[in-house]
Amino acid sequence: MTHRPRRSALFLPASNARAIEKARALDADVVILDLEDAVAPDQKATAREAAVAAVRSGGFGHRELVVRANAIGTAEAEADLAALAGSGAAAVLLPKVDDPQALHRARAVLGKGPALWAMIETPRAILDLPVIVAAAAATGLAALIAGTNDLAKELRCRPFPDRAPLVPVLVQIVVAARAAGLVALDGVSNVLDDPAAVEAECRQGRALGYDGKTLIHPSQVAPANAVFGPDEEEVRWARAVARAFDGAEAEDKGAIRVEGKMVERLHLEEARRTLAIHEAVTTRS
Ligand SMILES: CC(C)(COP(=O)(O)OP(=O)(O)OC[C@H]1O[C@@H](n2cnc3c(N)ncnc32)[C@H](O)[C@@H]1OP(=O)(O)O)[C@@H](O)C(=O)NCCC(=O)NCCSC(=O)C[C@H](O)C(=O)O
Ligand SMILES: [Mg+2]
Repeated sequence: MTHRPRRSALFLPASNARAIEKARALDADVVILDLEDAVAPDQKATAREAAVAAVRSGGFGHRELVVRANAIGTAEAEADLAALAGSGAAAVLLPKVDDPQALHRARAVLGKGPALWAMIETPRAILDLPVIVAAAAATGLAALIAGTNDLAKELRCRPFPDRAPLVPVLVQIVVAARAAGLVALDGVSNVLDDPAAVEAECRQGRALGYDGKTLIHPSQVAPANAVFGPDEEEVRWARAVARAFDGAEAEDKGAIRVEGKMVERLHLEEARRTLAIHEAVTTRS
């Protein structure tokens, strides 16, 4: 299994040429060109053309390039998907996925093309998470993203700084992603000028089990990369665990002692994931 870093996934409107240019040099692991909510209704066709042109012209280096289409059932969806099918995007992000039919429809238009990522951002999607992720293998669904703005609106949550009202659904999204072996990305923070608040939200997302966070501004990339890590201590510990299991005395053991703690082979699996992500991040920069 490959472990690609997805600590930071930066959204930008595909209609914003300046932002696209900037994204080619930012330290985000994933760049998401948006055709949905960040694009004004009369700019949809222009944004679609700009997204396809940006994907084709490349220059994003190690960054995984994803395009968010308009939702299945909207006037723009089929044209978006048809344009993205052969574009070379790594994935198409489908917003407001309510049921597996949306994934099947998207796959039918995309053909063998890009992977599918899904935004989980409606109450119905939360209720139907098991059937949505059950369609992952058949539709090439590879990641779930929590759409926290839409969820807060639909659930009529109040905007608590600690996102307490959203935590139960954030947990359900991680559980569904993990059950199906999918990547899980946390929703955006709308806070633009308070890095400490963004960092706190990243810490919360990481504690809940998310692989990374979706972002809306370049200033949010560094906190997300730092929090979703791994940091020096995590790398040191992962190496210690891997070394301990490499030792001859661990060969016939499921559990061993490392630095005063019990460590099992499940921890070795986690250590290998940490080291793989660390290596991917350090070898490219
Ligand atoms: C939120 C913004 C509209 C703020 O714009 P602005 O005030 O113009 O930003 P700055 O002046 O601070 O910008 C400084 C420079 O950085 C560039 N920039 C800004 N944002 C981005 C970005 N996202 N990617 C790349 N570059 C960016 C500016 O061009 C400036 O560059 P320079 O000219 O060199 O100084 C704006 O940040 C923005 O549009 N953000 C993205 C919004 C978006 O994509 N929203 C959709 C996804 S979020 C969502 O839909 C949530 C989900 O569905 C849910 O339900 O939760
Ligand atoms: Mg949304």
